[in-house]
Amino acid sequence: MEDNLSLLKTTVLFSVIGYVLYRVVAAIQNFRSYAKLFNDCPGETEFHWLYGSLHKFPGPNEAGIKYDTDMMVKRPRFSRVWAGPFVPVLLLYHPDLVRILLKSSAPKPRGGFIASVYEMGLGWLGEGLLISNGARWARSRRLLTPAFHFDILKPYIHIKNQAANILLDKLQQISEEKKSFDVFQHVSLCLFDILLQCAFAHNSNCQTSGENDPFVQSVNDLVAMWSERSLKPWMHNDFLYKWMPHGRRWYKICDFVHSVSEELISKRRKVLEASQVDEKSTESKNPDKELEEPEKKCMMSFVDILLTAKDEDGKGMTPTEIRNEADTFLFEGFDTTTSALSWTLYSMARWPQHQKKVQEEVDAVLKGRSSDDILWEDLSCFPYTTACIKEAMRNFSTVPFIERETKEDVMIDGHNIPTGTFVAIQLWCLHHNPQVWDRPHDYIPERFLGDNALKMDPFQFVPFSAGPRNCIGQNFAMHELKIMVAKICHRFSLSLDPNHEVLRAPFATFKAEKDIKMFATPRLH
Ligand code: HEM
Repeated sequence: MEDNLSLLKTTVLFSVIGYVLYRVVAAIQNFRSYAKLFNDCPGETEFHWLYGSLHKFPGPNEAGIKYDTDMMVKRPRFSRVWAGPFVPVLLLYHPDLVRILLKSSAPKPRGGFIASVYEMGLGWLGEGLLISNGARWARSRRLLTPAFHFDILKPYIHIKNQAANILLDKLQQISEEKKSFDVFQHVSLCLFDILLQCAFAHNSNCQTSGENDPFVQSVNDLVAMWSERSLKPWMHNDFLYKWMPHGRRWYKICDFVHSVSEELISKRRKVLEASQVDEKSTESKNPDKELEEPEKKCMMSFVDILLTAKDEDGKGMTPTEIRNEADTFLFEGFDTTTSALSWTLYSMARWPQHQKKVQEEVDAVLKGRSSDDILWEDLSCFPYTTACIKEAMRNFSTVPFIERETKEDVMIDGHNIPTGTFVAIQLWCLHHNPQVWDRPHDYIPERFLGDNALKMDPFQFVPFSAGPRNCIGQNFAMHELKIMVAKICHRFSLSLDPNHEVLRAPFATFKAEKDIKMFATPRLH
């Protein structure tokens, strides 16, 4: 009896060991054919057992730009790298391939073996439009689209002009002191000021209170910490990150920023409720009142739209959904536009021949006016200025890369790439690909004018991405950029501070390592 029992135990033990061995060998074989599939793709040949090819990337600095450029010049369509020992990543550089991913509904990578850059923002932005996928994203996109309709954007033009005027006054004062100014620093405060007014109808005066404003400071800290974390693989796992000093600080700042957003949203909710009560009482006294005050009704903040949005079933957004979208609006709308505007101003100062043409264009539009405020109708009268902005957004690609995950098997230049593969669309490389652009490293705004622009492949220049997940705020951003560039170049001539070296730093948005410094000299009109 005992013999039988021990025979049974031994048989079970060997079966279990045999099964485990079988699974291990099968997994190794599977991984080898998976690895072969990716190793057959053009890409990095050096492989480190722990880092894969990650250790070869010098970082978001000038050396990193050179590394990316060399990779792209060697393989102008796409490259494969290994993010650690097990995760292959495809880097796309060519419009033909970028088109495949952007036109599809390939989601943002979530829940994979390595954390995507989007997931690292979850603690702050939650399941807002930028990070969410699938049905949740589609519902938010549907509800938010009306917030970017021209009727809503049009009244914002006053806010943008006013905020620009404060910046102009500050530059005037600095110029009288014969000093240069820090471009990113001043521009970001101005654009933050605009966003707080457009998003929350909140006048923060942050341009005068400066970076000491705790909300501004916290949002800046979150942006910097997010970038820093994305570069440190040991911080990627969220469970471990929460216990690290960096992670504890991140979540503490998120709590603070959430509390400020919630307070601003709740104030707005009260104002809306009060105005509805008001409207009802005045309507009963004067039924035509609504027709008398169209402008007042038009000026809606982004949060107002969120608070009143309803889907087909008449269901509105929850308080957390509203906060996530408002925070997303703030983050997406301020960091990106700060980069685009700062590099456009840099381009104006660095290549004065183009600055001169912008000044001539703006002078002609504003000729004979008592104010240099830009009107809604003016926005279509700045083709050269717009070309300069676009060329700056190409040459200093505002968002240097975006990430996707293949949702189904996809053919990339004859390689059958399986579902679930991590793909980085390298916008900076796409915008500098010598197979696509003539003199890619030169600043030539004329590329975006007339026939040159018409000949472009629609996926060759995609600073706002393209396809179903393109930037919902692109018109808002372009209006803001045109107003700011037109007003600054109308009032001042810009020149770089010769004592300051400008070093490019392509983080999640394109930055300058130690800011950009320039002089603003008042023009005589
Ligand atoms: C120059 C300024 C801007 C640039 C270059 C820019 C660029 C982009 C890019 C490349 C994406 C795609 C991101 C991805 O696929 O991961 C995106 C998405 C998005 N952007 Fe912008 N953006 C700018 C301004 C704005 C502004 C002003 C807002 C809002 C006020 C905004 C809101 C958003 C949102 C909510 C998304 C997510 C859209 C979705 O997935 O449906 N952006 N933007």
